Amino acid sequence: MLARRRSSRLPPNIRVPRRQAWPRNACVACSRSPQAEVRSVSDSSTSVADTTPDAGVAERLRITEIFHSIQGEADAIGWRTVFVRLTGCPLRCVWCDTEYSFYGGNWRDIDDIVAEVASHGAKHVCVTGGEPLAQKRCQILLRKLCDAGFDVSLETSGALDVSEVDARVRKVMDLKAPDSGEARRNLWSNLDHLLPHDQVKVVIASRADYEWARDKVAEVGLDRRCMVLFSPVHGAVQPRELAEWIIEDKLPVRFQLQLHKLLWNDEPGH
Ligand SMILES: Nc1nc2[nH]cc(C(=O)O)c2c(=O)[nH]1
Ligand code: SF4
Ligand SMILES: [Mg+2]
Repeated sequence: MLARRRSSRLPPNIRVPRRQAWPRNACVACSRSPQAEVRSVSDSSTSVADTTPDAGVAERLRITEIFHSIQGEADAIGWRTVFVRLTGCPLRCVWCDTEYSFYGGNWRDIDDIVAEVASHGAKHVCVTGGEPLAQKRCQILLRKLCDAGFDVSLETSGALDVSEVDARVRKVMDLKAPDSGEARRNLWSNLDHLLPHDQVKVVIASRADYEWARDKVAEVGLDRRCMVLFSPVHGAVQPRELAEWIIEDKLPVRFQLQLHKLLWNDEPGH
């Protein structure tokens, strides 16, 4: 259907409010909170705004959801895990499966988040998004979760600097392949901050993505730094096809399927 011209049948003195148009890379986590001042943060690959609380105001984060499930990915797959999904992402991967985390969410005190996580009685916590590092205070949450004794992992896009992430956190860092539409955002200097317990994940949407990822692993010696995971995009690459490419090329990478999609068919909250 063709779009109707706005307000064509309204009297001239009545104005229809424009729908808010979000810039492609806008990030809701970056929008102003009532008690916070906005600070611009930029690095070589991206530019996002962050919020810094006024003195005396509790440290807060914008949160889309907290839920208790089974870890569906990476090294801790299968463990009962509490997920803390932070709101906002400055990227727009073509195949993103969590677009609902781009906007909305609620401001939550970091200490309340830690208490809610603890209430589930799970050892593992996964901080995800969105892009959790788009909110600078994510670093405080990660530190407090580690201090509280949790086994903490962080799902991050690889586009934002990970050098300040607490060394106790297991980083699960994406390397964006060309078909994601966001490969230019890969912050290659992040590779220097990977620890042996971290993981690099490449989500593969085509044979071209696969060859790109295979060549990158060899070029930068990725498998010597940490575990490398190759994961097919649901509906774009047959899992068996990707598995057979990996076998054929004898790659030093770990094939993975998202367990939670098999169990819960990608419903939010799982
Ligand atoms: N069960 C489950 N495991 C996950 N591992 C990483 C997830 C994510 O959304 O980052 C995720 C998720 O959303 N659900
Ligand atoms: S970085 Fe993650 S949350 Fe952001 S658009 Fe890409 S897949 Fe979605
Ligand atoms: Mg998910």
